Amino acid sequence: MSQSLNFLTSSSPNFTIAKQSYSKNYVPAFNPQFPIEFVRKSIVVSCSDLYSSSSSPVLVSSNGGAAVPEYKWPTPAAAASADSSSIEVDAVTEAELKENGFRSTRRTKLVCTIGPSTCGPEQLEALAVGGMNVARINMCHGTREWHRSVIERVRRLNEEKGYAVAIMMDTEGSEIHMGDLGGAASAKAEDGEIWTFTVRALDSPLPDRTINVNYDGFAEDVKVGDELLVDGGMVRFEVIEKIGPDVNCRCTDPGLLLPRANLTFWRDGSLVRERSMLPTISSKDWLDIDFGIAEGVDFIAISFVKSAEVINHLKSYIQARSRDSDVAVIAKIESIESLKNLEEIIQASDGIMVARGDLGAQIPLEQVPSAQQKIVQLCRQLNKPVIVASQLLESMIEYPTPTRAEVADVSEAVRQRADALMLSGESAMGQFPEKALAVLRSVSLRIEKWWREEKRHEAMELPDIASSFSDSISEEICNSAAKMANNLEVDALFVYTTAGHMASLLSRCRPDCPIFAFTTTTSVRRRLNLQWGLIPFRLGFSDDMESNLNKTFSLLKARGMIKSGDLVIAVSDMLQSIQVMTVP
Ligand SMILES: Nc1ncnc2c1ncn2[C@@H]1O[C@H](COP(=O)(O)OP(=O)(O)O)[C@@H](O)[C@H]1O
Ligand SMILES: C=C(OP(=O)(O)O)C(=O)O
Ligand SMILES: [K+]
Ligand SMILES: [Mg+2]
Repeated sequence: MSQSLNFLTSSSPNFTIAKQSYSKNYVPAFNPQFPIEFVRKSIVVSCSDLYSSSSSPVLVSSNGGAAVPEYKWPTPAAAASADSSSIEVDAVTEAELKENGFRSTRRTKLVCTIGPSTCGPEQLEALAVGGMNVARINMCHGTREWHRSVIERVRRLNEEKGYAVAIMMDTEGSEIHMGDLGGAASAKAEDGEIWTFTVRALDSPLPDRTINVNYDGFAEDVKVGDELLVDGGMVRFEVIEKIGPDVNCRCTDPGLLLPRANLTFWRDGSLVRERSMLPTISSKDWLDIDFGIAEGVDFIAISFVKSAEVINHLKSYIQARSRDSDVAVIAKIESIESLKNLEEIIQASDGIMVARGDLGAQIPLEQVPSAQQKIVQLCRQLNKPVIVASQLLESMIEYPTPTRAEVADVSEAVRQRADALMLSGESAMGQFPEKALAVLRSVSLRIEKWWREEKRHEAMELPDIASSFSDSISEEICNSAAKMANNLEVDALFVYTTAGHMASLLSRCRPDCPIFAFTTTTSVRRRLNLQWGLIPFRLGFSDDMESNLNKTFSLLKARGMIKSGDLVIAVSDMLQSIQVMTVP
């Protein structure tokens, strides 16, 4: 037998990697003369030479005799900016690791919609301090100049304070919505009142009880007797007459009309979907997408996705427009069509948002929870990050404490192990954005800890998703590493990843310990910040794992984020290797 293991020997306070032949110098893991500490410290399995001659590989990280997949070195600009002697992490993560240890870090990521309540530099910083991982801007509202200033402020925060807050731009989509109420913050519709919904371009001030509608076909498409729902039913009207471009409606369920609120109309108990003829990405959306690419946003979320085709189309557009930057595409599941084509949409996208606001206006409300569960589960199986969005803490727009029901809803999304939770109005225009974020944070921490301690997480069947042999190796390594991490109760998983793929494969396993993801570029670091359990660091590293680990240990130890004796499993996507070790 000429199998060989890449073995770590503890020849010094540090360690060196020595290749030893399996047959000659193999040290059995359970040799009683061999202290378990050493075994823990020293299992390295790397792949290159094991596979070709092996009939019974032990712990294999193999490339099947093929060349190790080409390691794509960072572009010179990125490499130059990744100072080799430093590690980039924000002060909040650092303090969390120092004070509470690895285990208690939050695994569920938090997305905040930025609006008038949170667009100031101090407010944005308060959200970053409070745990915001992704800032979302909604192109439904505000001007491009406004959005640009928010992007600049977030970027400055990242540069000056070491945060990795990613930016998600959410497109408006071809939805039908009301105008902006001539500048009013809201308007009250009372029972029995007659309101006019019109497609005429009216200058403000609007006549009393008149609402603009953005969709030119509106007056043609609705019929007398249809039910008109504002924001999925927050206010309801019945269509009583049509006069040219004006549609007169009687209010049947009173409530508050908010600027640009979404409109749907229903006939004989079913949603009318004339607008399914509308394009998913409108001409305004394309301009916004150009804006997002030019501004270098990290994610573009597409509203009212119907099929995978539009996602593929957008992804090739992005690739053609921005050769070196990498904008990820998030598909929002908020229509009946998107539920029908769920799997192909998830496959095509880089991530998914369960957009419960509009979804709840398109399917019966009582079907939303099961749809959410199904989407979250499928996303994890297909290894795509998933965000649960809308109304998680809706009452906190006005009140400083959530309802019990809202806390239960947040808990359920955390229990389902969604990658991220999102605030909408709570952070965009609510009175208590920081408190709402604090509720998401504390509920996430509590539920994660509770389920970990009780070992209540059901094992999820994770199908093989690799499309090449090399991907299969990465997948097997990550599945094994996560399992080992749980069984050995290690303190952390370390992953050295260039494009982030190995990090996401580890995250997919939802291990008990946190995952420190080291990557060379700031853009990958920001993108990883959406994924469950990943603590992304920027670090310059090479394909020499020994020196990577030495460097990481000393940098993290110097800053008090790890300590001697901590047990770590490290994997890397350059070598496709896996190592178990105690921090020297
Ligand atoms: N950029 C913005 N400017 C002004 N108001 C905003 C902005 N972004 C969000 N909002 C407010 O926050 C509310 C909730 O945000 P969101 O859920 O993203 O939008 P929507 O309600 O249109 O789906 C919006 O209805 C709007 O009132
Ligand atoms: C997140 C959603 O989309 P938007 O806020 O853009 O309507 C939703 O509908 O839940
Ligand atoms: K939107
Ligand atoms: Mg929506």
